[in-house]
Amino acid sequence: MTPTPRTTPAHPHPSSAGSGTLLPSGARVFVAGHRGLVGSAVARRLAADGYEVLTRDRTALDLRDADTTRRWLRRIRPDAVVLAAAKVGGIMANSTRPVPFLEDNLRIQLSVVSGAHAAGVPRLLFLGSSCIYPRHAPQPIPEEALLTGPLEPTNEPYALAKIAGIAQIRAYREQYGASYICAMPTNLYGPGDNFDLETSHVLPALVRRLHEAAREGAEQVVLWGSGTPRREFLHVDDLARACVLLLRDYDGPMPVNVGCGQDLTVAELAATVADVVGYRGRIAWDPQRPDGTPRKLLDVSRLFALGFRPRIPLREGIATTYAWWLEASAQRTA
Ligand SMILES: NC(=O)C1=CN([C@@H]2O[C@H](COP(=O)(O)OP(=O)(O)OC[C@H]3O[C@@H](n4cnc5c(N)ncnc54)[C@H](OP(=O)(O)O)[C@@H]3O)[C@@H](O)[C@H]2O)C=CC1
Ligand SMILES: C[C@H]1O[C@H](OP(=O)(O)OP(=O)(O)OC[C@H]2O[C@@H](n3cnc4c(=O)[nH]c(N)nc43)[C@H](O)[C@@H]2O)[C@@H](O)[C@@H](O)C1=O
Repeated sequence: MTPTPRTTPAHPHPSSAGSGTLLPSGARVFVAGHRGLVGSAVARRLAADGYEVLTRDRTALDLRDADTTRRWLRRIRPDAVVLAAAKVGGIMANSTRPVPFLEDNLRIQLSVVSGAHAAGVPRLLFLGSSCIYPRHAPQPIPEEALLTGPLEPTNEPYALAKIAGIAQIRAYREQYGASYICAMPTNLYGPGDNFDLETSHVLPALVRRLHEAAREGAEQVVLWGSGTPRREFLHVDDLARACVLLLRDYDGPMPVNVGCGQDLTVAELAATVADVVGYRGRIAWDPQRPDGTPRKLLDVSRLFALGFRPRIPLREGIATTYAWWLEASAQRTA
């Protein structure tokens, strides 16, 4: 397991960092959403790179509450904020229960970004998602495709909230000259992912379904949709490296896509997962379940020009995520 991040309770701000880089060494960074897939990985990466990670549990700080969030940020006055707190879910959760995907995300973004500005936080990274791009965007999808066509209906409320977040960041840059930036990650996975079959994304769902099918000796497992949609998957530890790179080196108005530059069909993903978990039965498809967007491959030229390269190949990442989930499940039932 990767080491637990060093965390610090609220305390007065010692000084502004003020070296030549956009995220000076040892800077104090508030990671919003530190218990989630992305937030926990970013917190681990920052701590490993010598930054001081500040966190606050949701029970003590509901980020939808703008007053409390502003007070908290004024109290701790971090050097930077990573906004990785959000209402997140897979295709079924998004399409059947869209309200919190729109409302919670709008409220969290309003609270955290305006609160950070009010507290004089000089640097902020907002995490969007590749679903902000039009359903029929050119592939691979360049950042310039934003707002050039209709969205994918299965996650339109979530995507609109994220697009509002991008507009908010741009507005703070334009009106106040804030060094606030946006990253648009592709589909992510890794340790800490959500394995709940109704609310999760496809990769953890397939790990769990095919593991259970293998354990039960099932002859067939039925997965959602047609298996033909194409998706790009990035390990969350690679995403975390990209986030730290952007915080250190990037200060532009364009969102930056974060992906690995390669995609595969859901059927190909299922075959890889089946191989990892040892499932040898048949895989069937349920056309009553939605496919979602036909293809979502990000153009990662902008990020790669900054020097980023992913390090964790998909099969290896699936194997380590599977091992993490088996261990976490065993601990829960012990
Ligand atoms: N997962 C993916 O495939 C992708 C994710 N992203 C983006 O990355 C970001 C993080 O996603 P991910 O880590 O997967 O999501 P998770 O669901 O794993 O984590 C979300 C985090 O947000 C916290 N949170 C949610 N609502 C509140 C609230 N009202 N107050 C305080 N904290 C709250 C949760 O707290 P708690 O744990 O206490 O519930 C949790 O720690 C999101 O912005 C998402 O859009 C982008 C592309 C793909
Ligand atoms: C990251 C991104 O994630 C979401 O978009 P999505 O990529 O379409 O979501 P997904 O990972 O849940 O599904 C990908 C594909 O996989 C198929 N599929 C097969 N079998 C299972 C299955 O068992 N579970 C799930 N969830 N999907 C399955 C499924 O039918 C679909 O074709 C957005 O809502 C939004 O939140 C967002 O930004």
